[in-house]
Amino acid sequence: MIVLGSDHVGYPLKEQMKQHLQDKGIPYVDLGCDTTDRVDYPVYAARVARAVSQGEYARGMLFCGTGIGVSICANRFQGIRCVVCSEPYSAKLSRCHNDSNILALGARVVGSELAFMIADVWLSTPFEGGRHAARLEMMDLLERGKRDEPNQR
Ligand SMILES: O=C(CO)[C@H](O)[C@H](O)[C@H](O)COP(=O)(O)O
Repeated sequence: MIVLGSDHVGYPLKEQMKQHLQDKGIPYVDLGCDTTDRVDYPVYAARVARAVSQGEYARGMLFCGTGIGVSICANRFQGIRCVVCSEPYSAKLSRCHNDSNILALGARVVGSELAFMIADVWLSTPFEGGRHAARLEMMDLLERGKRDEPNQR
């Protein structure tokens, strides 16, 4: 189950992505918005990021004009690794190396077919662990205020 959210600019692409996920048998929960009337993206990015941060869902997707605003907001939450992707390679490596848990897409940047391709790669790629896990731990320590700067291994 993945959790979805968008602002008004990302709403149409989110609706298309919902149909794509449904066609692939991937369950989702949509936390809004449900309109193309102007709203504020932090409201919806926070809903998704909080749900993932608190462990209610393992993965989320956010949509806005560029994907940047929602990702900046989402990454304010503990344990969130939200990435903005506009092609599949970065989406793949964000999973392999960074264990990204929220994918942000820009509706003014990518069309629906490319968005579907990015999402398919992102949803199907596992985290590699190993040395990459050690680097995530470095960042977790930073996030928890346990380090002023990471120590080189
Ligand atoms: O695209 C964005 C920049 O990150 C934002 O996430 C919003 O989608 C955009 O700022 C909304 O713009 P509007 O002029 O308020 O419609």
